[in-house]
Amino acid sequence: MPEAANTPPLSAPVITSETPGSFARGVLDKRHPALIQQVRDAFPYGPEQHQALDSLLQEITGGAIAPLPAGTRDESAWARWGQGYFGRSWFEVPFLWAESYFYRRLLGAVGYFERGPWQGIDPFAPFKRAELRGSAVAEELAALDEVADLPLEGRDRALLHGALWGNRADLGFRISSGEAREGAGNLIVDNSALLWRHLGASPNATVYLVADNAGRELIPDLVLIDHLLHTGRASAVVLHVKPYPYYVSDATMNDVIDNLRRVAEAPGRAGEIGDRLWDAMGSGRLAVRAHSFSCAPLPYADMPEDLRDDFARATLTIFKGDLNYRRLVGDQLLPATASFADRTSYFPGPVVALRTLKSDVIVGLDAETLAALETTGEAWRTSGTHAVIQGGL
Ligand SMILES: O=P(O)(O)OC[C@H]1O[C@](O)(CO)[C@@H](O)[C@@H]1O
Repeated sequence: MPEAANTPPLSAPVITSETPGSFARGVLDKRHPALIQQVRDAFPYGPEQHQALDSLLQEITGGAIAPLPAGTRDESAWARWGQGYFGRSWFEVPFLWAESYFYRRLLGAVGYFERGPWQGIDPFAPFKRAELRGSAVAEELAALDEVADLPLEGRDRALLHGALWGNRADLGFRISSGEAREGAGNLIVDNSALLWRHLGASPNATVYLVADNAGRELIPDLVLIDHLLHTGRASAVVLHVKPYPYYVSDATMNDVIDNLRRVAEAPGRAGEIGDRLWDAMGSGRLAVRAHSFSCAPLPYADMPEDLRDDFARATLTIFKGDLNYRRLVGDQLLPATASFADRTSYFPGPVVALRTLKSDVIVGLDAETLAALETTGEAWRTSGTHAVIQGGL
């Protein structure tokens, strides 16, 4: 098994999809082919795109990993990141790398990067759009009227939890689970008191939020951002999104615009929040970045200098979601009781992860919690029913 590169002290095997029946294997041999079909069905693609999708499907289910075509804009970056992987089976290379490269190749197959009519057409847009127009978003926006009447502590909790559990609703997850699970969920680590204390003790805080999914996750993220700005907990917020469509529903700048517009056009408190956020973008108190590393198949321990310098300016960085968590602590078979603070000690500032568990990686559990979870017999690591608010503060 490959060893982790620049990751912090504790070394552990990097996750691959080699083991039949493993979670990672299921993503590669079931979820990815199903996604190709969904994308194919969602657009009136021409023969060129259909052929490219056919050969991608063939490659991921039995072929060897091919490099990007010569002359592609990011060919050299992927040649570097994929050194030693091309020509091998998709299952035996790191899971994180294989998933990221799959999304890059899927976009390539539908002509997203090439000059032509399909350039810049987000293959996941129909799914994102449907979610944005759906009744769940409308209900969640309407519920903000009630949240507004809560005392500050209640609003803090409601809006932080809204952003946390919004992560459960991602569209990629629904490809294999049928539907994102609803319900109360289990918060197995809750460092939220530390988060609020840290912000309370930091005047003129600049909060960074590294976004995950658009729609039912990004909307509560935006609402939380407004709450931080409106209550003075933050004087500025920087929102990191993906430079191109990724992991199905990950938020891009187009999604920020669509989601913000959706909030601003809603009646009641939601509309007020949307207007304030719109103004915050205009005044620069809310800035958006789309760094290329956000779609890199690497852990944050390997982030480039300019991104490290950017995060170093944050009073607090909030990482959303499962994939960001994997990249933050390392996509490795780590002991669940390993320290979150140690695993994130390389990060140039205080971090908090808001994540529902949708893959095998987890650290920072106490032995008792872990033992109790293991006795349930549930797939608690991957079902999206459990969550953490975990801080390296
Ligand atoms: O949207 P999130 O929370 O990052 O979850 C995406 C997750 O979906 C998967 O792609 C498959 O479960 C995981 O590998 C990934 O961590």
